[in-house]
Amino acid sequence: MSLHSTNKKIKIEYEDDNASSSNPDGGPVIPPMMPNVFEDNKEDVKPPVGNSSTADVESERVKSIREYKQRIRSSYRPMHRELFEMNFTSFLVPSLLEALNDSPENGVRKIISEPTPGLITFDMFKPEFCQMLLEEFENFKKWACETKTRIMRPNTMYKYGAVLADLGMETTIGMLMEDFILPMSTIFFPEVGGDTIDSYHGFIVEYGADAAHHLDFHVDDSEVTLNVCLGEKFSGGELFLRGVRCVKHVNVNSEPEETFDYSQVPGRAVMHRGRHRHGALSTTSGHRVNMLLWCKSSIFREMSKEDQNSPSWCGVCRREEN
Ligand SMILES: O=C(O)CCC(=O)C(=O)O
Ligand SMILES: [Fe+2]
Repeated sequence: MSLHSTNKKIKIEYEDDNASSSNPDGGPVIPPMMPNVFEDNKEDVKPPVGNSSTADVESERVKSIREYKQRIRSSYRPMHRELFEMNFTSFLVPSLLEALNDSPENGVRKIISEPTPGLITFDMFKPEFCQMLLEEFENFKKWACETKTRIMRPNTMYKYGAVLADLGMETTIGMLMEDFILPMSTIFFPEVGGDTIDSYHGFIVEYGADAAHHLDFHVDDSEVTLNVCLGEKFSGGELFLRGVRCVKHVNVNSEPEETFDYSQVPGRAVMHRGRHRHGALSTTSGHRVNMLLWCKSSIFREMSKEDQNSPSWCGVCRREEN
């Protein structure tokens, strides 16, 4: 596994969505994929009354995104500029760095655990880095409030949170994607395109205090998701997982062995397939903030359109095969 940045480019994606519902028991409740709009900008992207067209809506939306980014670039003053310049190796915990420097696959396998099939967990970020990112996020919200800027939310599931690229972190996260996430997803999730990740959508979410308390049952618009808890002090907020499903079986009930609740720990990461159905239980006290990377493979998506065979990674298809 290379720890040196390559010249490959993993694209940042801005426009994402997923499907959601609110049944943690895995019942037939996940609605079909919705088109993406940034929740907070719905007003900006409504078609004009009368002769509206999809192209008009699209161009309005592109315009409002451009203005938003322009405004950030011209007036947002970061609190921790080093966050945008640092090599990602300086914010990983020593155990992870040692594992990566060892023979990669063996090293990494020694430090991860898999508490339920398909959920990989490992210590990832140093406490100092978590603290810096939390402070930067607070600083960004404060700036948005003072300048009356409406923060573009990561996707339609969230009324809270922000996109990492908007905070100025695209270079740092780009390197992390190429030199760490891609190798990790190649080892653990090659069958869902983990070995051909070529774009990502990165964001911060928060719960408790003045934000939302839980996250509905859903699948991500990703092949592989990395979810790292940054802090702060909280109780509740477990990630509930209810089995991996292909499109056809997305609403098929989960079996007991597919039911797992994971307690989030600051600094610790989880990785799972995007189609591993999940949600977050209520953060019952305190404030929880997590960093998410939805990692995508355009090749895998193209190939999935043509190949409609039962994928081996879907819990229901696998059961039907046996
Ligand atoms: O709150 C969490 O930890 C889960 C977040 C999540 O599933 C998502 O953003 O896709
Ligand atoms: Fe998710």
